[in-house]
Amino acid sequence: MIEVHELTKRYGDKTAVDGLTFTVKPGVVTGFLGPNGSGKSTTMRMLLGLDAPTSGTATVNGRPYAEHPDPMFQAGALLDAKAVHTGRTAYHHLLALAATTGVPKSRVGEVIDLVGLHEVARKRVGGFSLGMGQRLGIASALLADPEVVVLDEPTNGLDPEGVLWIRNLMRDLASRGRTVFVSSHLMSEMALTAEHLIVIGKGRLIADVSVSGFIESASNESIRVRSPHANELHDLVAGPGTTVLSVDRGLFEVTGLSAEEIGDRAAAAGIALHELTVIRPSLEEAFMELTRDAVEYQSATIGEAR
Ligand SMILES: Nc1ncnc2c1ncn2[C@@H]1O[C@H](COP(=O)(O)OP(=O)(O)OP(=O)(O)O)[C@@H](O)[C@H]1O
Repeated sequence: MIEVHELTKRYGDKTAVDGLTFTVKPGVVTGFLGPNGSGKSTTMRMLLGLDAPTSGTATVNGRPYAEHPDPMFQAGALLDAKAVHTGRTAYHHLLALAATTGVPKSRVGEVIDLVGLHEVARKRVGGFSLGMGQRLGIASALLADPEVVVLDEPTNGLDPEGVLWIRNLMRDLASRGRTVFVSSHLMSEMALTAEHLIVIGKGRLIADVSVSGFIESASNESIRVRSPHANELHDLVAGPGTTVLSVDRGLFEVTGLSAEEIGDRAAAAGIALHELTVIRPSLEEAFMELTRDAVEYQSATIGEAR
């Protein structure tokens, strides 16, 4: 279990994390979502005792991470996959880590198999691809079989097979009762992996919501309807509770009525329809909408498109 309470981090006059409060529960994958620079990595670093909060608290299984006598058994993390001694082999890297943290030697072989690195375990890490480095980072995080697993953008730069592998691994860990907290800036990826979402922007909490709840609230659909009888069609669909946006001659986007209702009304009035399309925003669009005001460096095109 991860508990973050009123967590704040300032660097000079820059507030990277601003009064964050949330809980990450065991047994589910929780996605930590936010645009670039929103404070995800800073929050994760404070959670793991790598950065000191300006104020507030972040605890792992009831205590600050660094105050646990056996921190590696409490939480494992992948924060920066490149932060590995490049001269060692993968096997020796994990062996050294096991020796300094009290993990039995036998576990090294287990995690190497778990992350699929057995064929390259005796090769020097310096020659590893990004994907192999990610796998080694995850092997290090899981070495002590910790209760809590924290992964910062673990799918960054991976090929589709690697992405699928990490997704399945996270789900498997959660199904075995682990607390899995994973950051991403891609809503579409989190929709496939996570059950719960903590969304932040500019260091502040924007949403603490189940993925299904987010998808439901995001599916604010509109109906695109086209007819050669534009005026009659407009009169048919306009009314209290509906919004009718004229897109082009004879083409409208209607919200507040279903496609069935519009089709039935047109049929009853004898009006031909040449198009009747349900338009749903993609999850990525819904996420962008949610975090729109919290994006640090907004491009002009996004601003203009709205
Ligand atoms: N050591 C530091 N000194 C000064 N500013 C920092 C420091 N670390 C982070 N920041 C700033 O704090 C803000 C949050 O950064 P952070 O890396 O936590 O965001 P993030 O959500 O992880 O972003 P990304 O997805 O780009 O990794 C950014 O504006 C960043 O520039």
